[in-house]
Order: sequence, then structure tokens, then C-alpha cells
Amino acid sequence: MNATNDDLEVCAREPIHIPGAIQPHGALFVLRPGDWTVVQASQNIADFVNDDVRCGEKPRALLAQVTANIQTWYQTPEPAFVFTCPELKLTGLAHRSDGRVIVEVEKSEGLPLDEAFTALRAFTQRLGAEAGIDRSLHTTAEFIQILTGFDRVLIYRFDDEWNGHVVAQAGNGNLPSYLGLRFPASDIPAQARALYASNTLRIIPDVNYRPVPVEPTCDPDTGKPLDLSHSQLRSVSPLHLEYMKNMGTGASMSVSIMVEGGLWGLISCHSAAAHGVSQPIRETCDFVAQSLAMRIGALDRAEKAARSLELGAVTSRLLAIMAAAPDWKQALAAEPEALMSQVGSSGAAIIDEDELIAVGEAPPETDIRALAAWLSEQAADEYIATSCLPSALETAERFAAVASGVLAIRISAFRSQWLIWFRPELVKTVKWGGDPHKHVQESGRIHPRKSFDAWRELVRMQSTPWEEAEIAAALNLRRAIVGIVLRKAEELAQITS
Ligand SMILES: CCC1=C(C)C2=CC3=N/C(=C\c4[nH]c(/C=C5\NC(=O)C(C)=C5CC)c(C)c4CCC(=O)O)C(CCC(=O)O)=C3CCN2C1=O
Repeated sequence: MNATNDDLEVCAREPIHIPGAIQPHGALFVLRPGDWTVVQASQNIADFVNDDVRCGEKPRALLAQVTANIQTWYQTPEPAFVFTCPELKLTGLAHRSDGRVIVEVEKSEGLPLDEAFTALRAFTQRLGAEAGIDRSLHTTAEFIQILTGFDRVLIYRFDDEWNGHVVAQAGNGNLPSYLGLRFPASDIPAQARALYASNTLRIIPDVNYRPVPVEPTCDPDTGKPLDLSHSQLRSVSPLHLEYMKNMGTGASMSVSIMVEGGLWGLISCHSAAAHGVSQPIRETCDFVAQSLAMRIGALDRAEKAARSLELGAVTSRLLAIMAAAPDWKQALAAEPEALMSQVGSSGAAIIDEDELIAVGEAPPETDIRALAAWLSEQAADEYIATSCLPSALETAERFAAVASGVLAIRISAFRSQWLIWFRPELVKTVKWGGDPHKHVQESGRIHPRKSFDAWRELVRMQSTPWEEAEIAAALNLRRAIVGIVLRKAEELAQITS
């Protein structure tokens, strides 16, 4: 039976940050600052630190020295403390959580730091030499695949609705290609995305792992469950483990790509069989993701600046034309190409009460008037922009071919005075990784879909989305027109007074 949106909502509320267990490729204990006593520990702690850590006691022997160093760190503003314990062949990480210090340890292995640095330097040189974003994404996927040895590395980009698009890929052929496929937002629900914006690297070395409980389950003083939001060993949602098995992956690692403080996408790594990656290599991958994010941010800013400059030139031309004309509406209508290129549209209309002027590819007059009436009912002071008008105004289906996209600026708050740009429908076929609507409801809970084969969807009644720079250009023109209208009104008032 297909799951409903409510089921997906329940899934998006799963408290993944307090699983009460960790993955077995490391061990964890919790210190109470002040007396530095161990208040909780994972059931496998002795496998990593012998008998040096016991609940209710201070860490002993080698871990006593580690704890002393943690106490020194605890007095600093540093968010985390990375340490090694060569005698026990351990690397570790300490971080604060709910007034406690969570200490996680793993076996030391893998890439020495100088080799990691050499690899990083080679990568940043290659990245700097890449001209555009596509090559930067592919260079990153190729580098991470070689560095980590995962079978497949994807660059997964979120769109405005949090659906994901695989925009770059590198692999050794052991796993199917997902390049170009899209995945629904529900595959990575909101609470997971929020977690990944702060905890930027997660690894699941073996999808068939048996979770290791943390004991006692709740903090003995506060009774609160242990918050593993910033942990590296956190046991992950059983739902996601099922998803990975359905996808035929035995191990995964995800690294968040944070651009301008927002989750732009993920570097998502998979292997068919269990596959681990050492702490130094993981740190290197996190740094690579940060380097890529800075590159994406710089390229995005440069692209927006160039687009703003291009549109600014058109705005200046239109302002000059309106300033020299007795009527701004007729002036704009006399320059249809400039008016339409102001925001990259294929048609436009100017409505001022009964007066209507249309240029380029525009709906019939009656439909434009009905659209203006609908726009006037919307709670928008300055503008309304949509790339899918029929989803908001059903009657717009009949002119979707020429106006699926609408960008409308309100000239007057008191009368029906609008400047509207139109964009045509862009019919496209979207390839999903499996049927995005096919989540299965079984035995009282939702299950991830089992097929990720390309599933094609014909997308209708949508135009190319309006860019930030285009909306900004529309608002620049609006400010000029409102200024002209106000000046005309003042002149008229002076004449008639
Ligand atoms: C091929 C493109 C691709 C997709 C679509 C994808 C999905 C993905 N889902 C992730 C996480 C989760 N999904 C879900 C839930 C669902 N996944 C589903 O398919 C469905 C129906 C649900 C229930 C809403 C949950 C709870 C989590 C949080 C797991 C955790 O960190 O504890 C995660 C993050 C897992 C991680 O970072 O460890 C991913 C990344 C892996 N990945 C991909 O590479």
C-alpha cells in the first residue's frame, strides 16, 4: 500500500539524534565536567580502552592523561578536541553536549597527515584550475573516489523544494550510475538535513552493523537521553539502513556542502560491500567539501553579478526612455524587446485599470485581465513571482503554453496597475531514482521504495524559474515607475490646486 504524506511526516519526526546507541567501529564515553567522572559509556568501551573507563569512576591509566588534556580543552572556546593515544593505537574526538563531554575513540589507521596534506594540495590546485562549476563538481567526485576508495561518489545538489539531483559522479563500475537522476525530498527528511548542516560528515562503514547500546540509556543526573547530534559514531535511522540495503549499498559516507551557511548538497559515497575510511581521510574529505563550497559560492556570486550587470544596462535604457516620454506605459510598450529582456521573458503586459497593453507572447486580453484581478487579491506589496502559475490559479491552465511563469510588479496599492512578464511552459522529462511517490506502508510503518531504476515523469505547466537577479531587476524598474507615477500625481495636484 502506498504511504501518504502523513506517513512521510511521521518519518520526518523520527528523533534520529537520540538513538541510544552507536555504530561498532568505535566506542564512546561521557564525562561530567567538574569531577570528570564517567556517567555513560557504550557497551563495547572495553574493546577499545581495556579497563580504563568505568561508569561512576574517573578514567584511569592512559585515559587519565587523555582526560587531563580534555579538561584543558574544555576551558577553551574550541568546539571540539581531536586527540590520539598511540599506546592504545586510538584516535579520538571530544565535544560538548547538554553540559557533558562526549568522548569517541576509533582505532588509528590509514593515511598519515603529511600524505593527506599532499593530496589536498593537489586537489586544491586542480580545483582552482577548473573554469566552471560542472568541472569543479566532477573534479571533486573523482578526487574523493580515489582518496577514499568508495565504489561510487556522487555530488548531490538540493533544489528549492529539497529534492535532490545527482549532478556529478565518479565510480569504479561496481555500482550503477545515478548521474542525472533526481530523488524526492522525503529521501533525506528535514530533521536529517538540519542535523547535516551542523554535523557535516557521517559514515556508515557497514550497513549490516549491530547497534551498540550506550549505558545507562539516560544521564543518571538529568534523566535525559544522550544527544548524539554532533557525534561521529551515532547509530543511524533503521529506515535509512533499509533504504541503503534497497539501494544495494553496503557502506556510505556523506559530507555536507555548506554554501553561504546553507546546505547546498552532499558529497555522497557508496560501496557495494562494507567499507571504512580512517579519521585523517575523513578530515581531508571534510576539508575538500569546504574548498568546493567556497568555489561554488564564488562562482555563484560571479554569475549573479554578471547577470545583474547585464540586466542593469537594460534597466538604465528603459529609465532613459521613460524619463523622456509623456507616458511611461507607451514608452515601455514602444520598446518591447528591451522590456522583455529586463527579466528574460518572452512576453509582457501593462495594466492600468481599463488600459491594457501587451507585447510579445502574452495570453489573450480577457485572461490577462482575470490574472490582474487575481494578482490584486494576493497579499503582495511589491511583486509576485511563480514558475508554475497553474498550480496557484487553475484557470491559468488554458494559457500555460505562453505563461506558466509570471513575474508581476504592483505599481499602485490603490488601483489595478501592474507590469507583468510572462515565460512559456517548458515541457521536460525528469528522471527520478525510482518512483518518488512509491513509499510502502507495511506492518504499521513506512518503508523506503525498493527500486531506484530511472523513473520518468513528464513535467508540464512549469517555466524556467525566475532568478534572484531577474526579480531584483524587476524591482529596480518598479521603483523608477512608482517614482514617475508619484511625480506625475504631484504635478497634477499642483496644476489643479
Ligand atoms: C542516490 C542519491 C542519494 C539519496 C537519495 C540519499 C539519501 C539519504 N538519506 C539519508 C538519511 C535519511 N533518510 C531518512 C528517511 C527516509 N528515507 C527514505 O527513503 C524514506 C521514505 C524515509 C522516511 C521519510 C532518514 C530518517 C535519514 C537520516 C538517517 C540518519 O542520519 O540517522 C542520507 C544521509 C545518510 C548519512 O549522511 O549518513 C542520505 C544520503 C545518501 N543518499 C544518496 O546518495
